[in-house]
Amino acid sequence: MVDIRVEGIGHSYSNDSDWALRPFHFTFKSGVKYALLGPSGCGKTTLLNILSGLLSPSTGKIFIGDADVTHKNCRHRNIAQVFQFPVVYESMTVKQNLIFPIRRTFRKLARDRQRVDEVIKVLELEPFLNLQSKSLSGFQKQLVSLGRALVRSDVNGILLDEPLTMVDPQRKQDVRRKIVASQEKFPQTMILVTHDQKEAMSFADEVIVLNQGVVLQSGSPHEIYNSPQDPFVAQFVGSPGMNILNGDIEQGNKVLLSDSKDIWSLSNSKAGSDCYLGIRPHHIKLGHHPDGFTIRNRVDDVELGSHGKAIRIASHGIQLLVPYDEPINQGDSIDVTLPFEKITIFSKKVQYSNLSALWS
Ligand SMILES: Nc1ncnc2c1ncn2[C@@H]1O[C@H](COP(=O)(O)OP(=O)(O)OP(=O)(O)O)[C@@H](O)[C@H]1O
Repeated sequence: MVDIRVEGIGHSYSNDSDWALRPFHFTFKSGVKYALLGPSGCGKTTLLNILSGLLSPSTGKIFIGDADVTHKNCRHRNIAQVFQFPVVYESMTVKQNLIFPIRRTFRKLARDRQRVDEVIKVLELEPFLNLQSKSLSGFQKQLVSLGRALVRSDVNGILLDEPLTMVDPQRKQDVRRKIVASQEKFPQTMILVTHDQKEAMSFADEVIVLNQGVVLQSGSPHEIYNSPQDPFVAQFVGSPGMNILNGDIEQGNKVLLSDSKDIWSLSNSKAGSDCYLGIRPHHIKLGHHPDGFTIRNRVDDVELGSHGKAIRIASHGIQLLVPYDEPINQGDSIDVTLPFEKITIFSKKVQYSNLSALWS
């Protein structure tokens, strides 16, 4: 197994000033699970198609191991792809579908037969083996598609293009679990495309966040969540995402929240003028506390979420999470405190992960 390396890869469907994917460098390490995460139109599929050879990049090079494959087509890259819509031969049985990708060697090599058996086991396909594929449900067909990619021991990577889109919501977790289990069994490089941050964070060893054709950050789910390098990443990841407030850091190290009279003091700021202040909803405390900024304002909206009550206050549209039984209703006036140590400042030049050391 080898790494897949992109050097200055970028793509424009029309001209160079209109990048669908801005040039970037990256190495997909062998045997690692990646997620390409971003909103619709950010360039995920463009990148995936460049990797698979379906699309020729406007600029840059792709290497599989030491081989430059930039101008090689799909067949010469040995990369398997699982699409949104399952690709199976409907007239064949499940077993015939699984054997098909290795049909030339299957009868000859015991190890290929063994691999097919292992794929069947890890994807729990035994009950369906002799069924015609056209009689399968959508999620079963998608498992067969995945199985067809996994049976080949020689692939350099498996690209998964939003494979759960057509799967029933109640089955998604099951399919995701089987994808992860199959990667543990056959440690191949997997690259999952998704716009669902929960899916990316629960699947990947490394998440690559894109927006408007730009790769903004890559890192472990823990790094992406806890040390976002960009306000978009901070806001896109999390449920709800990080609150991002407009601010200015002025001479004299004052932080001014835009459109308000709130002025907060910094003891040692090196940031430029414009900045964003970020804070995760679950870090905001109810009531007044001396270790942070307290804002008093009206509750704009209350929504029950999976982790508690999500409260939005009118001031700056700040969202916070409180326990379900907290007696707060729309229209109430409440104090909320943003603890200094939990605030991240994003500036154009400098990013502070924690303000407590800077606060006077
Ligand atoms: N064949 C094409 N011709 C022209 N523009 C295209 C083409 N395919 C994609 N684009 C544009 O390139 C940009 C990136 O598209 P891409 O499909 O890679 O994004 P994506 O993140 O995969 O989005 P989605 O999640 O909606 O599939 C978008 O602005 C899109 O409109």
